[in-house]
Amino acid sequence: MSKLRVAVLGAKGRIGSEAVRAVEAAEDMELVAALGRGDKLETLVDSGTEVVVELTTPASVMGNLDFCVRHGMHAVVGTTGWTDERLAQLNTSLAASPETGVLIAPNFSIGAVLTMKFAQQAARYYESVEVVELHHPNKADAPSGTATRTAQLIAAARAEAGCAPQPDATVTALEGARGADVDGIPVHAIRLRGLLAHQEVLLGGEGETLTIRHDSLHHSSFMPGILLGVRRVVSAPGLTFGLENFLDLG
Ligand SMILES: NC(=O)c1ccc[n+]([C@@H]2O[C@H](COP(=O)([O-])OP(=O)(O)OC[C@H]3O[C@@H](n4cnc5c(N)ncnc54)[C@H](O)[C@@H]3O)[C@@H](O)[C@H]2O)c1
Ligand SMILES: O=C(O)C1=N[C@H](C(=O)O)CCC1
Repeated sequence: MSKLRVAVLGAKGRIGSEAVRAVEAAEDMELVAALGRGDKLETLVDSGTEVVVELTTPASVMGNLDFCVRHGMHAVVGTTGWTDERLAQLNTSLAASPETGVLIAPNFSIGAVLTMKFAQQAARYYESVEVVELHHPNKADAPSGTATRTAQLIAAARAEAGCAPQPDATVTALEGARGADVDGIPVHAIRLRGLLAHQEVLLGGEGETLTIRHDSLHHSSFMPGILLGVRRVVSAPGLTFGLENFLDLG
């Protein structure tokens, strides 16, 4: 069987450099390009790239994906910064290239995907829910893409179940003290040397609390998800948001 021809964008970055090694080690893939900032995207065409793994920055991702989709290359995207406007723009590009698949995964680690699912399931049973994400201090964006997605899923589950607004008697607060508001769910971002990527979902009800916590201790935690995404995106035209769509989670 022929190997999938894979390129990595952001190949010198923290996760990109790990992805380069993972693709090189995968028996069913060939790393045909590893591009950093300033490298020419035409290299992707010249190298016959089939799937691009996009791990750059929110400022670069839209231009890179526009190029990939226009050239019929599938993409697996870990870069953060997704808004409804950006997703709409990407869907417009994809409509003009209907056989091309793009997977955007706020988090590639199985534990983070499960955390989101468990939080979604638990959300309706508790009066209070808050999300705390904790990352290395070199991270450019806050809150994390994972925390934003987690809060959105929690808010949607609570809305569907008809939950009342959360109790919160705060009258005066220093700006930021109650975190960012993502669809009504408070999200708190910690930046601390020594950490990589961590998240807690805190749920509280009468006389009890539930804490769902996940820790990514090394970038290797994201690699099985990236490789799965590469294998699956080639037969998933259009936009897929979330790795859970490629997992049989029940
Ligand atoms: N989805 C996930 O599971 C997951 C996991 C880790 C990180 N991330 C996200 O991935 C992104 C990268 O994270 P990081 O920690 O590796 O950051 P980083 O700053 O270490 O790496 C980003 C790299 O992209 C390069 N780059 C910027 N613009 C480029 C362009 N136009 N073309 C090619 N390369 C370009 C930069 O020079 C840098 O080397 C962030 O958005 C981060 O939140 C996602
Ligand atoms: O290290 C990062 O940056 C990470 N970014 C993603 C996010 O914002 O959720 C995934 C976790 C690591």
